[in-house]
Amino acid sequence: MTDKEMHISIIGAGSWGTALAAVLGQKHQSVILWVRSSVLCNQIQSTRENNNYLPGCKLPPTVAVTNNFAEAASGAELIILTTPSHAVRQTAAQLAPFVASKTVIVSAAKGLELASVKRMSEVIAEEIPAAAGQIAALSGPNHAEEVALNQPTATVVAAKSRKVAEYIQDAFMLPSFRVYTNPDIIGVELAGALKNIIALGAGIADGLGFGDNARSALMTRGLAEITRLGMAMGANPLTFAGLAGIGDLIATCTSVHSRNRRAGLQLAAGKTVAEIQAGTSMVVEGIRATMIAHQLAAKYHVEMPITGQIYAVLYDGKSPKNAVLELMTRSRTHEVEEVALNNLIWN
Ligand SMILES: NC(=O)c1ccc[n+]([C@@H]2O[C@H](COP(=O)([O-])OP(=O)(O)OC[C@H]3O[C@@H](n4cnc5c(N)ncnc54)[C@H](O)[C@@H]3O)[C@@H](O)[C@H]2O)c1
Ligand SMILES: O=P(O)(O)OC[C@H](O)CO
Repeated sequence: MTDKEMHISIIGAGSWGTALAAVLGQKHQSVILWVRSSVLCNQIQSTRENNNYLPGCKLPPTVAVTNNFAEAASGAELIILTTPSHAVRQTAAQLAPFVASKTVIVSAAKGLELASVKRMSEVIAEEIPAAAGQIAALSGPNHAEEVALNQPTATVVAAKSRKVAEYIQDAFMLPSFRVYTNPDIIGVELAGALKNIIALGAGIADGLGFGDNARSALMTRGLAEITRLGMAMGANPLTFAGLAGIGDLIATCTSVHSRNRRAGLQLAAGKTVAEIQAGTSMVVEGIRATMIAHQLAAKYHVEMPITGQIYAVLYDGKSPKNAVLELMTRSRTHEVEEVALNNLIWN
């Protein structure tokens, strides 16, 4: 089957699903976008634009739009799940009866499941057993707003099977969208989910009026602690030095597009989690990710001081200023973790 004949289904029409539909519709002749709300579905069908989540992005004629799971998934060789992480299990379960056994599934959500603390590929494998060996994760510094404008973007697709990863790489590659492969699906999924916590912190730092020094320190030490958790959970630390790790951390912690960073700005201004969530229909994945990472840090005995302070701001009413003070006045420590010291020896 050639690229042009591939049937691609995108499940979820938030900003990310809509941007991916617009991009993949430039390369493929048969792309279908599933929209949860029938009202939004009708609106996109008539205007060819998703005014709720990605206004200004016209969908090419190769993209069909539906509200029906059977129509979306039947005959699809490649299914991309783009709902927020909290909706992936339920959506995958509804989709499962229509997924053929050879279908490849890409998880594009950046989050973990709160109830089970599982990664999205694990959740999908449980709900769609027919696809268990053919599930991949897509992650990287990929703001939908820029992808939709065909601005140069790089990303990573991770799967245990090289064949599956390269199949997806070929399906997505475009002059404006460059895809790398990585066998470390644990690392890619964890990096994508955990960087959102640090982006909340970057927003808090910016909102408190701190400068480049503070943001850089937060990002660097944030990367150290999410890498530490990733390693404890079986990830390759080099993945955290790649696009899904530091790449996405830079994009999310510095961008005007980031909802997580924006939520951090609001926290610094004194808003509560409930007020932030009530003020947007968009997903702020870092809010749940912080709770999950807090649990994982305890489970794996991993020190995560930044995550701990952001948890306290989000869920215990701690003031962002006190959180910063506590981070800055922690007992002294080394920069390089013992586990990574290898042959470095003190004089
Ligand atoms: N927006 C980006 O730039 C971007 C880039 C890469 C990855 N992601 C990831 O993609 C995922 C989706 O984010 P987004 O930005 O497209 O979302 P969004 O904030 O633009 O829109 C929210 C979407 O979630 C849907 N939704 C909410 N509750 C739902 C439920 N219970 N069942 C099904 N759908 C539900 C809404 O209908 C809407 O389509 C997130 O995990 C996000 O981290 C986003
Ligand atoms: O808007 P955010 O903070 O959810 O970030 C979106 C993407 O993860 C950026 O790669």
